[in-house]
Amino acid sequence: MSDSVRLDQTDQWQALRRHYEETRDQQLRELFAADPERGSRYALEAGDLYVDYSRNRVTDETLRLLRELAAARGVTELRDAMFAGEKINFTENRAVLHVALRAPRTATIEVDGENVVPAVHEVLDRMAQFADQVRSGEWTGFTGRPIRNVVNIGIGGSDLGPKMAYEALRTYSDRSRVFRFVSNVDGADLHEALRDLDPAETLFIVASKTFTTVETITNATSARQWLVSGLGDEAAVAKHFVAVSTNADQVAKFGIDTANMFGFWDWVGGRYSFDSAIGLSLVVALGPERFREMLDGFHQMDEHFRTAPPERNLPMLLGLLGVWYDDFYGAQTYAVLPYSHYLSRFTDYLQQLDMESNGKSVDRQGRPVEWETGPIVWGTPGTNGQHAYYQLLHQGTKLVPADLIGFANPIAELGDLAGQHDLLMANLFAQGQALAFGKTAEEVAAEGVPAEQVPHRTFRGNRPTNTILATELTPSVLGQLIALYEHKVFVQGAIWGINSFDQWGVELGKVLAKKLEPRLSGAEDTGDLDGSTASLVRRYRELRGR
Ligand SMILES: O=P(O)(O)OC[C@H]1O[C@H](O)[C@H](O)[C@@H](O)[C@@H]1O
Repeated sequence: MSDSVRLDQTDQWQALRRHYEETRDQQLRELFAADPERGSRYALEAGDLYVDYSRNRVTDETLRLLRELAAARGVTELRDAMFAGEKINFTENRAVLHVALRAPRTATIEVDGENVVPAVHEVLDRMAQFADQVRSGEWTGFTGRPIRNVVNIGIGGSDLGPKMAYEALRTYSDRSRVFRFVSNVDGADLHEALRDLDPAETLFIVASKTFTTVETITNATSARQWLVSGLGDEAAVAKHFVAVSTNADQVAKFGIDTANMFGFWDWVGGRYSFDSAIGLSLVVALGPERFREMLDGFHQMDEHFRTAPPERNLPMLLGLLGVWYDDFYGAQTYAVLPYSHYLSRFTDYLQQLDMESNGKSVDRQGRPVEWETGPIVWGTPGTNGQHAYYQLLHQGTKLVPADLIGFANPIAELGDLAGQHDLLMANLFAQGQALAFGKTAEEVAAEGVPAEQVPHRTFRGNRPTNTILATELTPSVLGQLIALYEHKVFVQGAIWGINSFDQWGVELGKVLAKKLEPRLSGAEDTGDLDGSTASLVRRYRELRGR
């Protein structure tokens, strides 16, 4: 495989290093002055997304060298292997086929010689049928009342996707019903979700790929107790609990009839799963048609990623720009700043997508990497952050590349009262402008600012952003956006030579928590623990009066 040579020993990497040393101090102001067309030349369109990447510290030469690196690292070959159903998640011996979840009915995608597309559509059809039954009131609770509340119980990939997409698309949702998402093993989460609900009208969707995740099983157990005690009959479970999982045995063991189970497959990673049956709560909220529009949006971006040449390939471009800042400029983080309140959960979702995929420190050959891998992803919707942490973005010592995301049309059921949308978007454009071009000391002084204040009021600028624009936040556009980031993360993992598809790093804490639990209750001794943990556990017991 082309990544058997260490990344930092490739000619392309060395060439980029030299290029970085030569260009590191170049200024966006100068780049724009030298090329009046830059703003329109450095823009790409894919599907409904328009991306302006002109405010990056790159030239044609940088982009060419980055594309050469991608070619040398076999990014397109790995992409083709993914689309072909090869087991590129080699530590778990699994294919990586979330793209099959949104493939059209007529497509053929094989895993171990079997076309998986018919099974995908069979589940989608069952989900649609079930959602229609709930939405029409035909599916009733145990006492014959229609379902008014839907509570998704899941965590990680079985929670963040549906929760984010429900928030993003709530104007398309059935407003007569309540949708809640419970994830945390802290009982407060479930308590707050259920405290004002009537069990006779409440449906639980227990979503877990493995159906062994302790948080989810514990919350589902509590929810079942709440339901049975509310309705006074174990038999009520059948009408109020459905499951989404790859593990039918565990679902049956938990006591959910597998006739009420919606399946998916081991080739769907948790963080890539919300367009599988994990999106069942979303299908109930939006209706099957809207959900399919979202899948079509994903598919559009998949096709773009699969077929567009590297120089016009959006996920490739964003991935390469990320590598440029992460590995050469040493940026530790990047911010995703959606100027849409409906995208309030978007960054939470991206954190799992990106950080669980690329938070790795050995390459595919098991050798420690000598280069930076996945960045820290963070951010909140604009304009809120502007009044909180943007100070650091503008004048701090750290370089924080950012993606600004905005939409031409508001989705406001109330109408655009007071013209708020132009104000919102003016802020988005202004932030990109201020970050890129800053304000020089001369400009500050020319405004009559006293000399001693000038340094404090100067903005160095030269801080990179991408601006992502679309007409409106529709289900399809959301699908396109998510797929864009999925494939961007893929490109970066391929360049770094890591396995972006496993997540062994989450295991150790789970195992240790299981061992510690009996020690917290005092059932087991703390003698074998390290000094710090032992004293914390003893203090905890004291505080709890044990
Ligand atoms: O869907 P589940 O099997 O319950 O897993 C839920 C989540 O927990 C795990 O610890 C993984 O880190 C995630 O990738 C996964 O999405």
